[in-house]
Amino acid sequence: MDIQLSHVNKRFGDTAVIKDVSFTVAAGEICCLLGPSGSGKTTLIRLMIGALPADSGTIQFGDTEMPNMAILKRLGFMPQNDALYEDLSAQGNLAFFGGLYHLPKRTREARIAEVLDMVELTDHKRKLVKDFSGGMKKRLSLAIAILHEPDILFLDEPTAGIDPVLRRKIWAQFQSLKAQGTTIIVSTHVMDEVVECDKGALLYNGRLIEYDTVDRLLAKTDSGRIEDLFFAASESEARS
Ligand SMILES: Nc1ncnc2c1ncn2[C@@H]1O[C@H](COP(=O)(O)OP(=O)(O)OP(=O)(O)O)[C@@H](O)[C@H]1O
Repeated sequence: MDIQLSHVNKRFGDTAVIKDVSFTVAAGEICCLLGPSGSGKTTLIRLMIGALPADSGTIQFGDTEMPNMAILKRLGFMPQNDALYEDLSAQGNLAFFGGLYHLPKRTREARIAEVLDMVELTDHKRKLVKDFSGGMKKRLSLAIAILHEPDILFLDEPTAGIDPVLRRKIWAQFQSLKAQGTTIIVSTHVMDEVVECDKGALLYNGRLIEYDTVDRLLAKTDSGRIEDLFFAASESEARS
Protein backbone atom coordinates (compact mmCIF):
# COMPACT_ATOMS: atom_id res chain seq x y z
CA MET A 1 0.00 0.00 0.00
CA ASP A 2 1.40 3.43 -0.85
CA ILE A 3 1.49 6.42 1.51
CA GLN A 4 0.69 9.98 0.52
CA LEU A 5 1.20 12.98 2.76
CA SER A 6 -0.12 16.29 1.51
CA HIS A 7 0.62 19.63 3.23
CA VAL A 8 0.65 18.15 6.73
CA ASN A 9 1.06 20.63 9.60
CA LYS A 10 1.28 20.09 13.34
CA ARG A 11 1.82 22.55 16.20
CA PHE A 12 2.38 21.90 19.88
CA GLY A 13 1.14 25.09 21.57
CA ASP A 14 2.84 28.00 19.84
CA THR A 15 5.51 25.85 18.23
CA ALA A 16 5.12 24.54 14.69
CA VAL A 17 6.74 21.10 14.76
CA ILE A 18 5.71 19.75 11.32
CA LYS A 19 5.56 22.38 8.59
CA ASP A 20 3.76 21.75 5.31
CA VAL A 21 5.18 18.26 4.74
CA SER A 22 4.20 16.47 1.51
CA PHE A 23 5.66 13.27 0.05
CA THR A 24 4.61 9.92 -1.41
CA VAL A 25 6.12 6.52 -0.65
CA ALA A 26 5.33 3.76 -3.17
CA ALA A 27 4.13 0.36 -1.98
CA GLY A 28 7.00 -1.97 -1.13
CA GLU A 29 9.59 0.78 -0.67
CA ILE A 30 11.72 1.52 2.36
CA CYS A 31 11.72 5.21 3.17
CA CYS A 32 13.92 6.58 5.90
CA LEU A 33 13.13 9.69 7.90
CA LEU A 34 16.40 11.42 8.63
CA GLY A 35 17.02 14.44 10.75
CA PRO A 36 18.74 15.82 13.81
CA SER A 37 17.24 15.28 17.25
CA GLY A 38 14.03 17.30 17.59
CA SER A 39 13.53 17.71 13.83
CA GLY A 40 10.10 16.03 14.00
CA LYS A 41 10.68 12.38 12.98
CA THR A 42 8.71 10.80 15.84
CA THR A 43 5.93 13.38 15.51
CA LEU A 44 5.61 12.63 11.80
CA ILE A 45 5.37 8.88 12.50
CA ARG A 46 2.75 9.48 15.21
CA LEU A 47 0.75 11.56 12.73
CA MET A 48 0.98 8.81 10.10
CA ILE A 49 -0.15 6.02 12.44
CA GLY A 50 -3.05 8.17 13.66
CA ALA A 51 -1.75 8.54 17.24
CA LEU A 52 -1.81 12.34 16.78
CA PRO A 53 -4.27 14.40 14.73
CA ALA A 54 -2.77 16.74 12.12
CA ASP A 55 -3.80 20.40 12.33
CA SER A 56 -4.16 20.50 8.55
CA GLY A 57 -3.25 18.48 5.50
CA THR A 58 -4.08 14.90 4.61
CA ILE A 59 -2.50 11.48 5.10
CA GLN A 60 -3.66 8.73 2.79
CA PHE A 61 -2.78 5.02 2.68
CA GLY A 62 -3.74 3.58 -0.69
CA ASP A 63 -7.10 5.15 -1.55
CA THR A 64 -8.11 5.66 2.07
CA GLU A 65 -7.71 8.87 4.03
CA MET A 66 -6.48 8.44 7.60
CA PRO A 67 -7.50 7.99 10.33
CA ASN A 68 -9.44 4.86 9.37
CA MET A 69 -9.99 1.90 11.71
CA ALA A 70 -9.85 -0.78 9.00
CA ILE A 71 -6.47 0.48 7.76
CA LEU A 72 -5.11 0.85 11.29
CA LYS A 73 -5.22 -2.95 11.61
CA ARG A 74 -2.92 -3.21 8.61
CA LEU A 75 -0.19 -1.08 10.19
CA GLY A 76 2.67 -2.23 12.38
CA PHE A 77 4.51 0.10 14.72
CA MET A 78 7.76 -0.30 16.61
CA PRO A 79 8.07 2.62 19.05
CA GLN A 80 11.35 4.26 20.01
CA ASN A 81 10.98 3.14 23.63
CA ASP A 82 10.08 -0.53 23.92
CA ALA A 83 6.44 -0.97 24.98
CA LEU A 84 6.81 -4.45 26.46
CA TYR A 85 5.39 -6.20 29.53
CA GLU A 86 8.47 -6.81 31.67
CA ASP A 87 6.79 -9.45 33.85
CA LEU A 88 5.74 -11.56 30.89
CA SER A 89 7.98 -13.86 28.85
CA ALA A 90 8.74 -13.12 25.19
CA GLN A 91 6.10 -15.68 24.25
CA GLY A 92 3.66 -14.14 26.74
CA ASN A 93 4.12 -10.69 25.22
CA LEU A 94 3.53 -12.06 21.73
CA ALA A 95 0.43 -13.98 22.85
CA PHE A 96 -0.92 -10.78 24.45
CA PHE A 97 -0.39 -8.70 21.30
CA GLY A 98 -1.68 -11.57 19.13
CA GLY A 99 -4.93 -11.33 21.10
CA LEU A 100 -5.03 -7.54 20.64
CA TYR A 101 -4.58 -7.95 16.89
CA HIS A 102 -7.32 -10.65 16.90
CA LEU A 103 -5.03 -13.19 15.26
CA PRO A 104 -7.08 -16.34 14.71
CA LYS A 105 -6.43 -18.79 17.58
CA ARG A 106 -5.64 -21.69 15.22
CA THR A 107 -2.78 -19.87 13.50
CA ARG A 108 -1.61 -17.68 16.41
CA GLU A 109 0.85 -20.14 17.92
CA ALA A 110 2.46 -20.96 14.59
CA ARG A 111 2.83 -17.27 13.74
CA ILE A 112 4.37 -16.56 17.16
CA ALA A 113 6.89 -19.36 16.59
CA GLU A 114 7.65 -17.92 13.15
CA VAL A 115 8.37 -14.36 14.35
CA LEU A 116 10.40 -15.63 17.34
CA ASP A 117 12.51 -17.53 14.85
CA MET A 118 12.86 -14.49 12.56
CA VAL A 119 14.31 -12.36 15.36
CA GLU A 120 16.35 -15.27 16.77
CA LEU A 121 14.63 -15.38 20.14
CA THR A 122 13.26 -18.94 20.01
CA ASP A 123 15.79 -20.12 22.60
CA HIS A 124 14.71 -17.32 24.96
CA LYS A 125 10.97 -17.47 24.46
CA ARG A 126 10.22 -18.47 28.06
CA LYS A 127 12.53 -15.89 29.65
CA LEU A 128 10.88 -12.89 31.34
CA VAL A 129 11.41 -9.64 29.44
CA LYS A 130 12.85 -7.99 32.56
CA ASP A 131 15.81 -10.37 32.18
CA PHE A 132 16.34 -9.42 28.52
CA SER A 133 19.23 -7.30 27.20
CA GLY A 134 18.47 -4.08 25.32
CA GLY A 135 19.08 -5.77 21.97
CA MET A 136 16.77 -8.68 22.85
CA LYS A 137 14.03 -6.20 23.77
CA LYS A 138 14.48 -4.42 20.43
CA ARG A 139 14.16 -7.72 18.57
CA LEU A 140 11.05 -8.66 20.56
CA SER A 141 9.52 -5.24 19.78
CA LEU A 142 10.17 -5.91 16.11
CA ALA A 143 8.57 -9.37 16.38
CA ILE A 144 5.47 -7.75 17.92
CA ALA A 145 5.31 -5.07 15.21
CA ILE A 146 5.33 -7.67 12.42
CA LEU A 147 3.22 -10.33 14.18
CA HIS A 148 0.02 -9.53 12.24
CA GLU A 149 1.87 -9.25 8.89
CA PRO A 150 1.19 -5.54 8.40
CA ASP A 151 1.15 -3.95 4.96
CA ILE A 152 2.95 -0.88 6.28
CA LEU A 153 5.54 -0.97 9.02
CA PHE A 154 6.64 2.10 11.01
CA LEU A 155 9.92 1.79 12.85
CA ASP A 156 11.05 4.59 15.16
CA GLU A 157 14.83 4.33 15.58
CA PRO A 158 14.74 0.53 15.62
CA THR A 159 18.49 0.12 15.88
CA ALA A 160 19.27 2.81 18.49
CA GLY A 161 21.75 1.38 20.98
CA ILE A 162 22.20 -1.82 18.95
CA ASP A 163 25.65 -3.20 18.13
CA PRO A 164 26.72 -3.34 14.46
CA VAL A 165 26.35 -7.13 14.09
CA LEU A 166 22.81 -7.17 15.40
CA ARG A 167 22.02 -4.02 13.40
CA ARG A 168 23.00 -5.87 10.23
CA LYS A 169 20.71 -8.78 11.16
CA ILE A 170 17.80 -6.45 11.88
CA TRP A 171 18.30 -4.69 8.55
CA ALA A 172 18.32 -8.08 6.80
CA GLN A 173 14.87 -8.63 8.35
CA PHE A 174 13.65 -5.30 7.01
CA GLN A 175 14.90 -6.17 3.54
CA SER A 176 13.14 -9.52 3.64
CA LEU A 177 9.88 -7.82 4.72
CA LYS A 178 10.30 -5.38 1.83
CA ALA A 179 10.81 -8.34 -0.52
CA GLN A 180 7.43 -9.65 0.68
CA GLY A 181 5.82 -6.32 -0.31
CA THR A 182 5.77 -4.50 3.04
CA THR A 183 6.12 -0.71 2.84
CA ILE A 184 8.52 0.48 5.55
CA ILE A 185 9.00 3.90 7.10
CA VAL A 186 12.01 4.00 9.39
CA SER A 187 13.43 6.88 11.38
CA THR A 188 17.09 6.90 12.22
CA HIS A 189 20.00 8.99 13.39
CA VAL A 190 22.43 6.55 11.83
CA MET A 191 23.44 8.01 8.50
CA ASP A 192 24.95 4.80 7.13
CA GLU A 193 21.55 3.08 7.33
CA VAL A 194 20.27 5.37 4.62
CA VAL A 195 21.95 3.25 1.92
CA GLU A 196 19.61 0.39 2.87
CA CYS A 197 16.61 2.53 1.91
CA ASP A 198 14.98 3.38 -1.43
CA LYS A 199 13.88 6.90 -0.49
CA GLY A 200 15.13 9.43 2.01
CA ALA A 201 12.99 12.16 3.63
CA LEU A 202 15.24 14.73 5.26
CA LEU A 203 13.60 16.72 8.03
CA TYR A 204 15.11 19.87 9.45
CA ASN A 205 13.22 21.91 12.05
CA GLY A 206 9.95 20.26 11.00
CA ARG A 207 10.42 21.07 7.33
CA LEU A 208 11.04 18.51 4.58
CA ILE A 209 14.26 19.87 3.10
CA GLU A 210 14.88 16.98 0.69
CA TYR A 211 12.87 14.02 -0.54
CA ASP A 212 14.34 11.80 -3.21
CA THR A 213 15.81 8.43 -3.99
CA VAL A 214 18.80 7.69 -1.81
CA ASP A 215 21.03 7.48 -4.89
CA ARG A 216 20.04 10.97 -6.00
CA LEU A 217 20.39 12.38 -2.48
CA LEU A 218 23.91 11.01 -2.22
CA ALA A 219 24.76 12.36 -5.67
CA LYS A 220 23.80 15.86 -4.45
CA THR A 221 26.65 15.83 -1.93
CA ASP A 222 30.34 16.34 -2.73
CA SER A 223 31.44 13.84 -0.10
CA GLY A 224 28.82 11.12 -0.64
CA ARG A 225 27.76 11.72 2.97
CA ILE A 226 24.13 12.61 3.55
CA GLU A 227 25.06 14.80 6.56
CA ASP A 228 26.25 17.44 4.09
CA LEU A 229 22.65 18.13 3.07
CA PHE A 230 21.88 19.09 6.69
CA PHE A 231 24.96 21.32 6.93
CA ALA A 232 23.77 23.15 3.80
CA ALA A 233 20.27 23.52 5.33
CA SER A 234 21.63 24.88 8.63
CA GLU A 235 23.85 27.37 6.78
CA SER A 236 20.96 28.65 4.64
CA GLU A 237 18.76 28.94 7.77
CA ALA A 238 21.51 30.92 9.56
CA ARG A 239 21.76 33.30 6.56
CA SER A 240 17.97 33.91 6.36
N1 LIG B 1 3.70 16.04 23.04
C1 LIG B 1 4.50 17.10 22.79
N2 LIG B 1 4.25 18.32 23.33
C2 LIG B 1 5.04 19.38 23.05
N3 LIG B 1 6.12 19.33 22.25
C3 LIG B 1 6.43 18.15 21.70
C4 LIG B 1 5.65 16.96 21.93
N4 LIG B 1 6.20 15.94 21.24
C5 LIG B 1 7.28 16.45 20.60
N5 LIG B 1 7.42 17.77 20.87
C6 LIG B 1 8.45 18.66 20.31
O1 LIG B 1 8.39 18.54 18.91
C7 LIG B 1 9.70 18.62 18.34
C8 LIG B 1 9.95 17.40 17.50
O2 LIG B 1 10.05 16.26 18.35
P1 LIG B 1 10.22 14.78 17.78
O3 LIG B 1 10.23 13.85 18.96
O4 LIG B 1 9.21 14.56 16.74
O5 LIG B 1 11.66 14.86 17.13
P2 LIG B 1 12.62 13.70 16.63
O6 LIG B 1 13.17 14.15 15.33
O7 LIG B 1 11.89 12.40 16.66
O8 LIG B 1 13.74 13.72 17.75
P3 LIG B 1 14.68 12.51 18.31
O9 LIG B 1 15.57 12.13 17.16
O10 LIG B 1 15.44 13.15 19.43
O11 LIG B 1 13.77 11.41 18.75
C9 LIG B 1 10.67 18.78 19.52
O12 LIG B 1 10.95 20.14 19.65
C10 LIG B 1 9.87 18.27 20.69
O13 LIG B 1 10.28 18.91 21.87
